[in-house]
Amino acid sequence: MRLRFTKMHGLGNDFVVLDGVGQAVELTPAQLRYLADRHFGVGCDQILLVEKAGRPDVDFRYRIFNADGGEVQQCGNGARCFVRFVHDKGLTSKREIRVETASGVIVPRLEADGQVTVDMGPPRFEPADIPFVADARAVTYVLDIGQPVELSALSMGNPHAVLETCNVDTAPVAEWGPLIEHHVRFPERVNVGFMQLVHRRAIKLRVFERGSGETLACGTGACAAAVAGMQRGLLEREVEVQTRGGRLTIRWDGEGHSVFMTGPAVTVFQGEIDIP
Ligand SMILES: N[C@@H](CCC[C@H](N)C(=O)O)C(=O)O
Repeated sequence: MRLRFTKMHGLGNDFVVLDGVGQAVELTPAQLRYLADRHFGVGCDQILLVEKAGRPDVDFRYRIFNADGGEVQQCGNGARCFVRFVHDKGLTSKREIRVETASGVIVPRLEADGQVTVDMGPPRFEPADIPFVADARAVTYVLDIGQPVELSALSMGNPHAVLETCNVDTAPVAEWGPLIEHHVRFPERVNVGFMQLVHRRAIKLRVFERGSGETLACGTGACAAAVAGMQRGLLEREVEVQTRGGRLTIRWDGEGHSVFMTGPAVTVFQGEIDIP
């Protein structure tokens, strides 16, 4: 099967984006892993598949697959690239787009300066909604990974654990990331964020992503870390999140409100690939 693709990134979190409107795309997990492979395929953290809307109240549907071939519910940097992609391909001229994802409708908007703001919907904290095994909802939990670690647990449509660290550069991302990702108390696994407080309006963040490993940036991870910091009383309502790939602005007005994420989306190149 030969497929046209576009390589994109949001702050270095990179994507192979497939137009499922203009071409038929049906890929097995092994074929998705091949596409994502940095040596044998194109190489990316996630694959995004843009499809026609499946219902009348949305403009498109988009699906997200991690580098390990697993389909997931949400992707913040991907949502910004999705908007850039449908505009560049002439699939829509709307600046504000309603898009169906596996975890509900999100509403990204292309700004005049080329940045994209995404209404990511409200965060969810009930353990069953994350999902996370706990007796009751709490601001932080203690998880045993051979030693006790304190973390926030929440859903941005996908599951996130957020730990506070005094220095992201020396945080044990590669060691603790997989232990927490696969911990029995996260039955669908989890994305693991390591957040360093810079001041009340800025944090530094590294994220070990479920199904992809550490990425240069994670949009939903940035939303989750900002919300966790606000819930802990450490942050104001709007914060700058400094990732290894660049900066995002996150705004959240509190429980029941949507999280808004603003940042760039970049097209790198386009091509065709034969998939065995
Ligand atoms: N990079 C993404 C998140 C992609 C999905 C995640 N790895 C998961 O498994 O939930 C982002 O920018 O949010």
